[in-house]
Amino acid sequence: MANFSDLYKSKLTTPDQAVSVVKSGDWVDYNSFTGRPIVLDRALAKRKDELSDVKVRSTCTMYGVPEIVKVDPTSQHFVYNNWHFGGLDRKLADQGSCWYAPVLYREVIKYYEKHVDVDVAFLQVCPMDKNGLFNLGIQASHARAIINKAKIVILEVNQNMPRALGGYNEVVHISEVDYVVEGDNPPLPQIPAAVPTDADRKIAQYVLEEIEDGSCIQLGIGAMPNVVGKLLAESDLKDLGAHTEMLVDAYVDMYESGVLTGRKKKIDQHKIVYTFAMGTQRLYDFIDDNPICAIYPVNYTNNTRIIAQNDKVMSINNAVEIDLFGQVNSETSGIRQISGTGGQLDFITGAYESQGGKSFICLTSNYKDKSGKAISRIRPFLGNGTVVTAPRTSVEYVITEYGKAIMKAKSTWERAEALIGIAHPDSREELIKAAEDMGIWRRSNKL
Ligand SMILES: CC(=O)SCCNC(=O)CCNC(=O)[C@H](O)C(C)(C)COP(=O)(O)OP(=O)(O)OC[C@H]1O[C@@H](n2cnc3c(N)ncnc32)[C@H](O)[C@@H]1OP(=O)(O)O
Ligand SMILES: CCCC(=O)O
Repeated sequence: MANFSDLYKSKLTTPDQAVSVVKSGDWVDYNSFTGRPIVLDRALAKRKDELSDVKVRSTCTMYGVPEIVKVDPTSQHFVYNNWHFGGLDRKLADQGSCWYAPVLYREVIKYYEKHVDVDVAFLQVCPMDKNGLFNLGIQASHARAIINKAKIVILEVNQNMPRALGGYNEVVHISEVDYVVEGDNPPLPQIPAAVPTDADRKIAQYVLEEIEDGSCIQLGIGAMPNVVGKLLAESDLKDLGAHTEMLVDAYVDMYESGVLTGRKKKIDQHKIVYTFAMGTQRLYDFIDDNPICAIYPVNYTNNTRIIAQNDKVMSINNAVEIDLFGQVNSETSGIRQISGTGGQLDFITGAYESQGGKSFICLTSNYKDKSGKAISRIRPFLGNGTVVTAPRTSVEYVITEYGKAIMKAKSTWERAEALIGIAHPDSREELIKAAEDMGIWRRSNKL
């Protein structure tokens, strides 16, 4: 067997040397989520005064504010773009240091193939193995597409990155890489599940009523889908499966309690399929070298035709608000980008196409703003500048702590009635009045 350590040594360099390849005007990709570079980012930031118009692109910033943003918050030298906003990104965008790039997540690999230039790629990865392979860690997502498109590929090794088994496209070979740097080995960011409220629990209970033995579960981003996962773990359901975009701690609960076996899956039987993971060390330890988990690129996990090959796919996602037409916004507050389209529409569509599948948009009836004022998440119509994440034609179940409403096959007045029926009781009268004004209320409506 070839010995790859000489090749490794020939490519091993310092972060300062490695980032010297970046030129003004370049597009630099930072890998997504926990794969974003740390020492390479720091070294690039040090070159601020000699560089201009360097565009950096990433997905959902973790490990704190990138150094290129810290040294250049007004984007005079580095322009920081993001395919998906987490809590940090929306704050950076508020201050003009980060720009959102809309993405239908299942398509992002095609964007790289067709529309995106990558001059230099920085990826945080696992150490090289005896076969000369670096595992890309817990974000297969579009990492391979970044590598394929990049003119120069630079890896930053982190000994704490879990080794995520595939699937496919979960590794890169030393021969495909230009430079390697050994990083600071930071521990991975810890994202514990949010503490559920009583309303979250009620919503989760409504979802649970719809789930049968053998269902295949997708949990979305945000607090509530995790609560559903916890309740599933405590249920007496049998032989659940997992095919999801994001892997979270709740899947470990389900696996360890024995409810999740993957035995009834039609594809990837017995495997927990995902494209990126975010959670606590318990999740990262579970994934590490565990053949039960299979990481795939996002154009596999989020491909609606792949999703639909499993039966009884249950897609459980959160939203910011919904209007009386059934249009769902899960990513903005007016013109403020909070999150992203991500894979929500992919799973809503794939679940509906799955035999026996269902998709659930779950949201509390009210949102409390910073002053503590309750604002209904069920609104007459979406406000100016608000983005539609899931069009009304795609939405199936909508669940609040006041019940369930089905949107599919319903006319406008039926939708209005069903949604007002699960709105907070304090908002119902106002919503009925609005529905009347909008011409989507009938005298015979039952509320
Ligand atoms: C991942 C998969 O497997 S696939 C599909 C999943 N992906 C998606 O669904 C993408 C879009 N969805 C999401 O990103 C999330 O589900 C969200 C944003 C809807 C909810 O996520 P959570 O983390 O529970 O949201 P949270 O309640 O913390 O609110 C996030 C921000 O939005 C703000 N916000 C939430 N609701 C509203 C509202 N109705 N009006 C105004 N602002 C609001 C909050 O104040 C907070 O902003 P802040 O950090 O500045 O205080
Ligand atoms: C990057 C996509 C994350 C999500 O789907 O929410």
